[in-house]
Amino acid sequence: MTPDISTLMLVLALTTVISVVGLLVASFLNRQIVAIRYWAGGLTVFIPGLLWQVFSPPLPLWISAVIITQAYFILWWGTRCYRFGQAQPQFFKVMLLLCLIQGSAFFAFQDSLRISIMIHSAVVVGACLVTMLEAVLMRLRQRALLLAWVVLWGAHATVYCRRFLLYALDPAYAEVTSMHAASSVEAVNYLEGIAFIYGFSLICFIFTTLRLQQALRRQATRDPLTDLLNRRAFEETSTRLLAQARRFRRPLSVLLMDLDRFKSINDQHGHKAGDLVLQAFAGHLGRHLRATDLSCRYGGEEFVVLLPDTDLAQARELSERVREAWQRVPLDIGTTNLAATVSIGLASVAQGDAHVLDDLIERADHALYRAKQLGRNRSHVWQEGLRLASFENVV
Ligand SMILES: Nc1nc2c(ncn2[C@@H]2O[C@H](COP(=O)(O)OP(=O)(O)OP(=O)(O)O)[C@@H](O)[C@H]2O)c(=O)[nH]1
Repeated sequence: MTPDISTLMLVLALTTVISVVGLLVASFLNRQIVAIRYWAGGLTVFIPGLLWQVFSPPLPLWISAVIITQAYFILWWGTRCYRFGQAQPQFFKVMLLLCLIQGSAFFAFQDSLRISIMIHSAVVVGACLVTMLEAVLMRLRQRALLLAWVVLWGAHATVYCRRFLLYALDPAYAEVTSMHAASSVEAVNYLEGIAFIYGFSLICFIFTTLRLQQALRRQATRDPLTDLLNRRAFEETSTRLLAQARRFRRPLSVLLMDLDRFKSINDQHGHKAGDLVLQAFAGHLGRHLRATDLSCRYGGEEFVVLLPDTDLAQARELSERVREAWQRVPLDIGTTNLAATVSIGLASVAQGDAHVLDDLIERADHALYRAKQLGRNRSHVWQEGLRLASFENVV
């Protein structure tokens, strides 16, 4: 028994309305997630397209095809925004362009339902493939979610591919003049469409929750100004790395860095300029460190770097590279260009009985204090007692 096409169209439209309401509420509650706005918007655009189908004729069917294919475009664009984590430019331009191209094609072939359906099916298959590809390019760690997305869009593409082939090759569909006349193939499409809309909105909710979790984790572990680790996250990871270094007798060093005369930068150029300098220094660190090193904004203008598998000599070398290069980094603060310097204190686990992270950092702090005393813009290694050695003297 083949279900009545008009009933299926209405059920699909109602399913879409229910999903749209859910997604609109979710997008209102999670305004920072741009993608869900597009997903909600895309599904919303399906509704007039589907209703148009229900009430045509007398309405021309080709307009419904244009509306529905735009809805797929918006869903893809939402997925793209999700991949990049922000709104993507040129949305309306691309949409207008596609609208014109597809609209012209549908308009030109409006007298042949067969050709119109073939074009529509081919566009949907293309949309499914690019939307699937976006998720693959995201390199999601949640394999099950990726699989669910690929299966959902893959099934949708398969159904439309079958539709395309039937209309292209099967003589039974060559002369059809209404969807009701081809109800056996159209019924499958509508039934799958209902499952697709439910599945799609469910996965959108999961994607949104995942992004919110990631944002929360980031907020809990990162300094918002520099995006380096915050102190708590740094201490948690460093404590583990220090224990491993001791257990496997591996070298490990710590650099404590403090920007010189930072107060005067703030006083002369303003707090905003000071913030830019802090961000520039964080970027500078990122360019000099390995992926396995940990860097953290430890306090106001103080930074700490933990270097696993790095002995004192290598740490010295790196410290000097960072310090030397920093004084040459041009800091473009509004209308002025200024140069800043940094003082660095070093300590290493190889230097005796620093058993806990606090001990190591305290030693690096003593060395840093000495570097400041000796005139700033220099690196200093912690040594027992007063035997503090300056290995670089820079004016
Ligand atoms: N712009 C900005 N300034 C900050 C921030 N956190 C701390 N500061 C400022 O950093 C300055 C630190 O000044 P001091 O501790 O006197 O040190 P300094 O001027 O760098 O001098 P030395 O360390 O002795 O070379 C203070 O003026 C703080 O207000 C921040 O997030 N943004």
